[in-house]
Amino acid sequence: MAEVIIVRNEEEAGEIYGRCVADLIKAKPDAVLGLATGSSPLAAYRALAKIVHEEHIDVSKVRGFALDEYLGLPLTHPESYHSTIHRTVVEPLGLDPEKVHVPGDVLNGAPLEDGDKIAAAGPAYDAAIEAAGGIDVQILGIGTDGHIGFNEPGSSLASGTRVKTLAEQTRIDNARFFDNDINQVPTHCITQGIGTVLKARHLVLLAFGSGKAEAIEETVEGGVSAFCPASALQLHPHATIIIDEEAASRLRHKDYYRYAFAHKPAWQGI
Ligand SMILES: N[C@@H]1[C@@H](O)[C@H](O)[C@@H](COP(=O)(O)O)O[C@@H]1O
Repeated sequence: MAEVIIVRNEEEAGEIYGRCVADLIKAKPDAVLGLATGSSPLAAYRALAKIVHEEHIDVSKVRGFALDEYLGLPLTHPESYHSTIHRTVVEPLGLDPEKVHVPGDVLNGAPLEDGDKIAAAGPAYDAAIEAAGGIDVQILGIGTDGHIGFNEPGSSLASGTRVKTLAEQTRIDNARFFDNDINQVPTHCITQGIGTVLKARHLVLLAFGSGKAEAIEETVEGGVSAFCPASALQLHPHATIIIDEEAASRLRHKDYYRYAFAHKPAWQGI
């Protein structure tokens, strides 16, 4: 069972993540952070940046690996995850851009037809994560269909980084970043696999709002199933799920989660 923490709002969730990662970097200056795009982690990145600046934490050695990237977008496209990660994480935190990697970096807009290049990029990315000693803390959002990274329903729970076809629901959800025009949303992506995600030492999944309530119910209290990729977190020995009341609204055991967190010894951290 993952630990479920129910918070008042995104800021409170962000502070919990920020404190956890700031302490990690103090103890391990070359920590490896797993990074995610989407709106859910933004308050967490802001909270971490605030602590880093206030406490003068040296982040020059911190390394990062993002979860996923669209296929076919040049790195310079404002909605490429390369651009997004640099804008929302690398710059505000003051990380060394050379130490932060996004799965599509080597592809830089290569077309889907460029099979050899694209097929090699996934295993090379997993090898790079391994060579870095593995990810210490992986932050995750969740799609309304339960996807993590871009692992859509049906993804193998043992998958490594590879190319996937985006679900239509995901393209609809993400059209807001592309002038609300679904035709501009790429059809394919390269994403860390669920097996890759499960290798990180600590997973922190954030979800807010009623739109995520069903996906959170399936993730936390449903069976482990490829049809809700986030349910794979139930297999991880150290997963923390931080959600607001709306995202928690369908959980049956809310009272227990609240009770357990309120009575947790401080030394355990998250
Ligand atoms: N690939 C990303 C996911 O990593 C993210 O979790 C999801 C939810 O985004 P949001 O947090 O904006 O709801 O969006 C995209 O599909």
